Amino acid sequence: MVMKTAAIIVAAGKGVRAGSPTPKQYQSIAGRPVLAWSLERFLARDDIDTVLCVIADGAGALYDAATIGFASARLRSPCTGGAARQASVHNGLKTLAGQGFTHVLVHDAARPGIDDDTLDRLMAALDTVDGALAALPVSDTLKAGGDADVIARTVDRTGLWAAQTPQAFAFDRLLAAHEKFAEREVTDDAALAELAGIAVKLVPGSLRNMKITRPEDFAIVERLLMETTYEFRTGHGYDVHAFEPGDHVILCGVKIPHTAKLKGHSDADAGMHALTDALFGAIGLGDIGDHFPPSDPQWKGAASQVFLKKAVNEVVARGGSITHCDITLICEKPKIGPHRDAMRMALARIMGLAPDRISVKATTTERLGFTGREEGLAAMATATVRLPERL
Ligand SMILES: Nc1ccn([C@@H]2O[C@H](COP(=O)(O)OP(=O)(O)OP(=O)(O)O)[C@@H](O)[C@H]2O)c(=O)n1
Ligand SMILES: C[C@](O)(CO)[C@H](O)COP(=O)(O)O
Repeated sequence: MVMKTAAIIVAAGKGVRAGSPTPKQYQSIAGRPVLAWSLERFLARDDIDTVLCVIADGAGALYDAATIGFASARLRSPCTGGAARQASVHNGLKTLAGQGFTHVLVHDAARPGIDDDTLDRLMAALDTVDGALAALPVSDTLKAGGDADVIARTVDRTGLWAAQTPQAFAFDRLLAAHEKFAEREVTDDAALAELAGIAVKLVPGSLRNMKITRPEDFAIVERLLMETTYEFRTGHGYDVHAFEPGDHVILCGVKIPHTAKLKGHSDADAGMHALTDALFGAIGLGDIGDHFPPSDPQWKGAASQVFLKKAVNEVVARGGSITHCDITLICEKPKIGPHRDAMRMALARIMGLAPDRISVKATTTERLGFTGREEGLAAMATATVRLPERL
C-alpha cells in the first residue's frame, strides 16, 4: 500500500500546570518556541506528507510568531482545538478527513525533543500494525497513594510503559475511534484505539522526548535540546582528466601556465572535482555527476567552484562544518609546489574556511602509468566533516 501520512501536532492547551504567562508551547526554549522544535522535525521528513497544528481559538498571533520561517508546502494552516486534548485531536482529524491520508501521527507540541529514530520506529511499525505509540518502560517502583498520601499499595510495574507521543495510526481507524468514543474521557489516542479494538504496538520512545508539564520541566528539556552531539564523517574523491593541446591548466582554482590543457566538459579542475566528490561522499549525497551531469550543456566550460560551493552548501544546510580537506595531485608536470599556497588560499576563499583546514600535496608516479607518460593527471581528496548527529 502506498502510504500517505499526516502529522497532527496538538498545541491548543492552556498549560495550566506549567504556570507560564503564555502557554508552554509558545515559550522560548533553547532559542526558539517549544512548538517550533517538533514542527521542524516533522517538516524535515520525506515520509510525512502534511503537518497540521491544532491551536487554541485566538492563538493565531502566537502561532504565527512561533512558525515564522517555516514556509513549507507541507505545513497546513492551523485548525482550532477543543476544550480537552481529545477534542483537539478530533478536530485535527476532521480537518484532514477525506483527503486520502492512510496514516496519521499525533504529537504533543509540549514534547519538543522528538527525534528521528523514534519517528523511524513508528513509521516502520505502521507497515505491520494499525496503531503504534512511542513509550518508555517504567523504571521506578510504583506506589498507589492512599489517604493523607500514605501508600495504599505497591503497583507491580512488570509490563508497564509510560506513554509518549507521537502515537501513530491508520487514519480512518483513529478517526472512527474518536467519532465513536467522543464521550469517553481519555488522556491519549492509544486509549481510544484500545476501546476500538485496534492493536497498538509499543515502540521505544526516548527520554529527550519528555513532555513539558510543570515549571521545572522547561530547564530539563532545554538541557536535553542543547545537547546536540556531533559525529565526524570522512569522504573520498578521485578524478582524472586527460591532457590536450593548450597552454594552461586550472587546478584547485589556480591557473598555471603549461604546455597542455586539461580536457573536460567544465574547466576540468581535477583537484576541485575530487574535493567536491569527497564532500558529497561525506554526507552521502552521491557524486558530482549526479548533481552536475556532463550531458547537461549548462555546465559546459563551467568554473568548478560552482560545483564545490554546492557541496559546501549541502554540508552547511545539514548543520555541518568542514573540519579538514586533503588533496593530492598526481602528475609529472606542471610542478605543483610553487602553486600550493595559492591553491590553498583559493580553496579557502571559495569554501569559507581557514587555509589551515586545507592541505594540497602533489606526487608523481615515477614516470609510470598514464600520469607518468603525461597523458593526463589525477587528483585524490579526502574531506572530514562534522555533522550534528541525526536526532
Ligand atoms: N485542549 C487541549 C489540551 C491540550 N492540548 C495539547 O495536548 C498536549 C499535551 O497536553 P498537556 O501537557 O496536558 O497540555 P495542557 O493541557 O496545555 O496542560 P495543562 O493540563 O497543564 O493545562 C499539549 O501539547 C497541549 O497543547 C490541546 O491541543 N488541546
Ligand atoms: C498524550 C500524552 O502525552 C501521553 O503521555 C499525555 O497523556 C497528554 O498529557 P496529559 O498530561 O495526560 O494531559
